[in-house]
Amino acid sequence: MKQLKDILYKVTINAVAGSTSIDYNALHFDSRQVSKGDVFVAIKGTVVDGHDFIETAIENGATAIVCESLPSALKDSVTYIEVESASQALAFMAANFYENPSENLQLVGVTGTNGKTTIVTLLYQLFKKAGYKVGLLSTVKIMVDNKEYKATHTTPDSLTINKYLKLMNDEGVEFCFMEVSSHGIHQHRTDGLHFQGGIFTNLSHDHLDYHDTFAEYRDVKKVFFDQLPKSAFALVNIDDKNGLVMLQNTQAKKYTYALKTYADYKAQVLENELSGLLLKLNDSELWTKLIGRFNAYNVTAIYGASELLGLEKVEILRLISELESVSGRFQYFISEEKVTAIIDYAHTPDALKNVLETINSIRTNNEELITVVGCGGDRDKTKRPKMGHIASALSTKVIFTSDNPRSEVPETIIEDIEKGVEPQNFKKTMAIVDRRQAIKTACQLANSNDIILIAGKGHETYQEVNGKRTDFDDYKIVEEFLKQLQK
Ligand SMILES: CC(=O)N[C@H]1[C@@H](OP(=O)(O)OP(=O)(O)OC[C@H]2O[C@@H](n3ccc(=O)[nH]c3=O)[C@H](O)[C@@H]2O)O[C@H](CO)[C@@H](O)[C@@H]1O[C@H](C)C(=O)N[C@@H](C)C(=O)N[C@H](CCC(=O)O)C(=O)O
Ligand SMILES: Nc1ncnc2c1ncn2[C@@H]1O[C@H](COP(=O)(O)OP(=O)(O)OP(=O)(O)O)[C@@H](O)[C@H]1O
Ligand SMILES: N[C@H](CCC[C@H](N)C(=O)O)C(=O)O
Ligand SMILES: [Mg+2]
Repeated sequence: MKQLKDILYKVTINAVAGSTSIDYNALHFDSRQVSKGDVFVAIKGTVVDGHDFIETAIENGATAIVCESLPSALKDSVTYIEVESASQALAFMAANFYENPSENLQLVGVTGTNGKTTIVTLLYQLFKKAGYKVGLLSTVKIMVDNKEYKATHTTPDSLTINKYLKLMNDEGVEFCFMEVSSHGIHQHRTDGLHFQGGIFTNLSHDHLDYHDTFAEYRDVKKVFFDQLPKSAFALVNIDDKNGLVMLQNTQAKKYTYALKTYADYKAQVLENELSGLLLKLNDSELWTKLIGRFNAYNVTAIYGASELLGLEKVEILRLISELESVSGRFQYFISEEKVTAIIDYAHTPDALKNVLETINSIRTNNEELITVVGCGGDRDKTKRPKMGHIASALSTKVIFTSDNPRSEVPETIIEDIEKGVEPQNFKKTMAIVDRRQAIKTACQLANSNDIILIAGKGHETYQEVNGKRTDFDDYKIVEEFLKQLQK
């Protein structure tokens, strides 16, 4: 068994009390999981401070403590290690503990406000189709080649990431695609990982509850690129004004993609239909089942990354045309009454705007576009009026409803959303707190050829109210009501 000193490799240590030449069992950052002989890493969180649980961890059997400030009274039987950053230390220790699994596969991280899940899932699909064993760490699920695991975060904690990467090593996985969220970067969840590539999608309003300013949110994303090694590639969307910012200080090889400006990977939308997109990508034409201009960006990023990872151009084009849409991302069906229902995970102002603009560019304008949308509780409040404005300006009818109110009062969230509705659009809107009722009403209002957009929850199969999750699936519910109303 490895000793404590072995997993401290690369950790910036300020002080040590006790011996690091000791055996240990497991590594934990939650005192409640600690048992005899474990190492406890005390992390300052957003709610509590892990340092307050050092005593409990020792009572539970911890024989080593990693922390940012040593407790005033030290126990002889325990080794204390004072580090600069406990969450960063945890990331390096987790990587060492699992024997640096990221070095044994080609790991690509995707960051940006929107498009991460779409890109990593499609890259996973594409490399599977190309015959490789592939891993995926995403908001929707974790895949160790064909084996599926439940995802709890977009970017899990560093112990969890390394645990799955190790499983991928054991399974012979050659490529892994992972989402890198701004929370993940800020909390050092991805430190200590060896990336072969990084992709930047775009930056727009989100998480301004967690990051104080937009500039801070941007700079956190940039840290991911600053940390990429020379051997990696950095592929960024330069139609986004922050694309070049990401490249400013990176050592990685720099590549760009765009629809509007000259770039290494340049696409042009030739056709944009409900059945898919026809693109000109560099010199080739390419058909994809993915819908909407924003997906032209995603496809271009996928094309670029696949080429940078060594696949042949012709093969990439063929495989892209076979890709299926990602669960809850512009997923749609047409009922027997010819009502189109679209389920989309748009939960930011920019995503909602893109999806509505896409629908408006496809529809003939004789139909109604009925949008059902809400905003999450305990999340960025400033995006609520913006989403209210966008939904009401770009739809013909809007039903504001609940989307995971969490600990907040649902009516208050809806009031925040309504603050963004301009007077001329108010008549188009109504509020129905119960999401199921809201979807039902949308179905009752819809006539043949009308379009219903249900935004915000995408693949989610629950509604979270006061910390309790109950089953809820937008797709199934709208399908059920449209069938019922047909009879
Ligand atoms: C705001 C946030 O990101 N919180 C994450 C953070 O928790 P925290 O800072 O609140 O932790 P805390 O409760 O203050 O506890 C601090 C430390 O004390 C420890 N503790 C606590 C209690 C105790 O009895 N003993 C003990 O040791 C905790 O284990 C922790 O290490 O660290 C935890 C462990 O890694 C995460 O599970 C938790 O994610 C929460 C559940 C969460 O909702 N996160 C969301 C916002 C999130 O991370 N989202 C991003 C992406 C979103 C996007 O892209 O749109 C994601 O990557 O999923
Ligand atoms: N490249 C893109 N640009 C803008 N909007 C996009 C793009 N790709 C997808 N979207 C929109 O954003 C929504 C979320 O997409 P996706 O799940 O891929 O993003 P994400 O970055 O993984 O989000 P999260 O931060 O929740 O993990 C989609 O349902 C779609 O409405
Ligand atoms: N990763 C995002 C997802 C938001 C999805 C939306 N349905 C909500 O619950 O707010 C978050 O945790 O902020
Ligand atoms: Mg995601």
